[in-house]
Amino acid sequence: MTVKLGANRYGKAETRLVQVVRQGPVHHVKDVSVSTSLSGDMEAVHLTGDNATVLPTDTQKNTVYAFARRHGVGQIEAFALRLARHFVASQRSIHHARVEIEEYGWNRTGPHSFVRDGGEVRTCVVHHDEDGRSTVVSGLKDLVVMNSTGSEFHGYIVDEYTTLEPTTDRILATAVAAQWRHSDAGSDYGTAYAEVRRCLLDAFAGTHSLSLQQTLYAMGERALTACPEICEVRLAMPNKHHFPVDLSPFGLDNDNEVFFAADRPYGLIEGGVLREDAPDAGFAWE
Ligand SMILES: O=c1[nH]c(=O)c2[nH]c(=O)[nH]c2[nH]1
Repeated sequence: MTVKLGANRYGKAETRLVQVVRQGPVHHVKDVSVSTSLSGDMEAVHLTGDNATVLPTDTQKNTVYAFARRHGVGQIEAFALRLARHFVASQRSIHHARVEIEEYGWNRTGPHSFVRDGGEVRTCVVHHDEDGRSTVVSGLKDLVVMNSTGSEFHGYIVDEYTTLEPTTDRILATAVAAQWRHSDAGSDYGTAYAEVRRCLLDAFAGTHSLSLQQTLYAMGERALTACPEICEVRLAMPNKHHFPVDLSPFGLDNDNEVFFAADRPYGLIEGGVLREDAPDAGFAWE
């Protein structure tokens, strides 16, 4: 039997970095989790254990901390690009770097005091290769939203296993995970983030929904319409089902007032919206 090495990459996952930037008595915090992943000339290490081309994952972690000190973190996309470009430029054996960052927000409650910002997490995934190509995908996850009305679901296939009752008034709740691809690496990432987030929330609230799929498309479309610098949006949204409780055993009616919030199973609605002329994604989504 002959076998060969397949696709591979390696790196340090989830390096947790908190940076306190002091402006006199006023402090600013950046709280991130950085995952680096490198690939290149890695035949020997896998086949014979020769580590000569391997930049240790421990070094990758140290680079994250050193770069935070040297350059600051700033916008996570820019920090990720700086790291990815460094790994590829500094090591001949490294041909491609992928850097993923999650950022946890803190809201100020005093000059040096903060409270964690809801559950929402800002994300990015960047790639950089030895040919100088860079891609940037920004995102957010765990943005939990609910409409207490304005959502219907009916007209679906009914077969011998269907028990779901059609509804013209239900709760629509989800935890939005959204990612958007920038046409070029070099956008104003912070402004785009705020704008896309606002579009997602506005479209979720403002769409009279006949399905979560329809709402998903409206959210992606709104973001693309408002943000010229992005060319593709991908969304994953669990349908957090809320079932009206049958209170008739207790002699009570229930006109869409008391619900059982189920946590599983949940519908999972995923989809992308992209410009007709979106440039080729290349490795952006890998
Ligand atoms: O918005 C919805 N889309 C579905 O595809 C679906 N399927 C289901 O059971 N409920 C729902 N709701």
